[in-house]
Amino acid sequence: MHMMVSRPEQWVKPMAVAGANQYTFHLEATENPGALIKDIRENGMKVGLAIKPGTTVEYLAPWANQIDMALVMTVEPGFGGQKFMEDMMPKVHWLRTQFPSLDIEVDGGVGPDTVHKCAESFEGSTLGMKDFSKIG
Ligand SMILES: O=C(CO)[C@H](O)[C@H](O)COP(=O)(O)O
Repeated sequence: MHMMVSRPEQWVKPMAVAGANQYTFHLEATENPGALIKDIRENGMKVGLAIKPGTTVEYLAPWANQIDMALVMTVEPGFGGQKFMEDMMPKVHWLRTQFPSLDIEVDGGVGPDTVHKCAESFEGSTLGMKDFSKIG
């Protein structure tokens, strides 16, 4: 489940009871990601962590070894049909390089015209820490 909601803490148990096997929340929506990750695990689900376009991977990185999947939003949360934000791909590159075994997803604007840009970014990357400041 991708929970694009405020106060994601309140839906952990209901989603587990409903049969969800993975709970993805937005880093921006909680003040205590560590406690939420723990709660999701204790409720028997995998953990996904999403970031909005305006959030750098710098904020996600400290949690990367505690989660099963990182989700890079390629549109602003709100509604479907928005334009794919190709400038989010460096985030995917960097995550793939730094955390090779981490599942990575993107969400928004993906279709026949943009999926190849995603595929390129998900491949192994030579982007290094020296390029970190370019990732927005
Ligand atoms: O809720 C969303 C964004 O708020 C959707 O997950 C996203 O926009 C997917 O829709 P589309 O494929 O049309 O971009």
